[in-house]
Amino acid sequence: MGNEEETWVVMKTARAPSNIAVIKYWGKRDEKLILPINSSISVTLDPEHLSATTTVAASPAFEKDRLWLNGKEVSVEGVRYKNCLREMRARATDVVIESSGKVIRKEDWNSLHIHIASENNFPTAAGLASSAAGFACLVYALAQLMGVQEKYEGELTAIARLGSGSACRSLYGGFVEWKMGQEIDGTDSIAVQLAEESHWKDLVIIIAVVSSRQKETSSTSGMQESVKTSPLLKYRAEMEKAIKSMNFTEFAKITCADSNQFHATCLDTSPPIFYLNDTSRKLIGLVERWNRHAGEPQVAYTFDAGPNAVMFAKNKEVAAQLLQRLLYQFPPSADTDISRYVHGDQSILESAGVNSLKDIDSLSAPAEVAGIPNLQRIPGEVDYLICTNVGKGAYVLGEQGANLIDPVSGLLKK
Ligand SMILES: Nc1ncnc2c1ncn2[C@@H]1O[C@H](COP(=O)(O)OP(=O)(O)OP(=O)(O)O)[C@@H](O)[C@H]1O
Ligand SMILES: C[C@@](O)(CCOP(=O)(O)OP(=O)(O)O)CC(=O)O
Repeated sequence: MGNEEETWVVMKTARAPSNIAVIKYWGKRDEKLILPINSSISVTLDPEHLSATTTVAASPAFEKDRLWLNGKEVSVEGVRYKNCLREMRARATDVVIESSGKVIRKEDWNSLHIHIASENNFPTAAGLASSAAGFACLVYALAQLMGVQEKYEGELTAIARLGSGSACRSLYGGFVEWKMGQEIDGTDSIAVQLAEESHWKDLVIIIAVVSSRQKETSSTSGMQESVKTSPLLKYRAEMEKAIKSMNFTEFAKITCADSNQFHATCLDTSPPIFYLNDTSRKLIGLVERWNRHAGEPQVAYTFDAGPNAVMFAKNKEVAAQLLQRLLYQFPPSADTDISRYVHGDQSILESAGVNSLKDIDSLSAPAEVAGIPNLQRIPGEVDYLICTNVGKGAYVLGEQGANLIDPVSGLLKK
């Protein structure tokens, strides 16, 4: 640290959710500005279960920008971090430090270095949109620290987009559209909220984490390789209607079709990209069989750039039935405690009437699998399940204890 007056550290902490696309973004028309070839729609996941928490700090004593991700220092030299930091510095305003009354001037932000510490409460780079939560959170936290006010609605989403395309949808809660926009500079390629998180309260989300290992093909390179035309475009308007009218049947049909078309596009890429694996396909089979047997969709599934299934149940009752089916077909390995197998909202587990591994053993086969020969039930095939809900957008964490950076050293808190 420098002399007396130069010892201050100012910081803010924010949390931002992950999101899951129900109309996928896949392909860019501008790689640098991250402008998509089609608009996309997503559901925001409950930050309680899937979010990034980020502290950003500034001090005249900091010698360079630094980033700690999940406890380890990583490079902040990447162009995506640099672009977000540059755009936020350009919009910084005069900020008064509450405790001392000291004013950080607008122009001071250009020379002040930033320390960033972030943690995800779910696996990083496993196809659960950690980059979306991470960049949305970084931009939101910097806006708080630097006193950035949006000049037009969605301006911050356009900056988060520079970090990772799907990140622009993670600033808002509920149901969100990323409008592809037309402008060359990307100013109209922003996210807008279609409906708040309270709009469709019945929906329950269960995620089957099939593998939390890092994936082989990143979304960025995967979509570069994919075909440049999108047959998915026509679904957008119908999806918006289904969400606004809470029409689960339509929502489910479009969600599953969009996911399947996205993975068909991946397979149609040369060389083909495989994100789904055998377990993913079994999960699709489980849902399709049940929906067919019930005569109308009970559950919808979607898969991003990885093998994990994100399933939407039309209400809590159906979610409990889905959980029973998942536990029946994908039991945990013998040594796994139920609380380590089912994460998130425990009330679904209670509704399913499952309290122990013994309860799983006594689950009977659902009617729709009767007569299916060789239905494999391999313990441990699914890593774990996350029960969650439609969630709210980014927010500030007010309590000092939430800060991930030490206020004295300005480094990652031990
Ligand atoms: N909390 C975070 N703060 C800042 N950056 C993050 C954070 N979490 C993830 N990232 C960045 O995102 C990268 C992971 O992105 P990647 O697209 O590979 O995986 P993913 O987002 O989990 O999956 P997908 O986008 O396909 O659903 C990390 O290597 C890191 O650079
Ligand atoms: C399959 C997807 O999850 C792809 C997400 O891609 P990213 O937003 O991770 O890609 P970059 O913009 O290159 O960072 C679909 C979606 O979220 O819409």
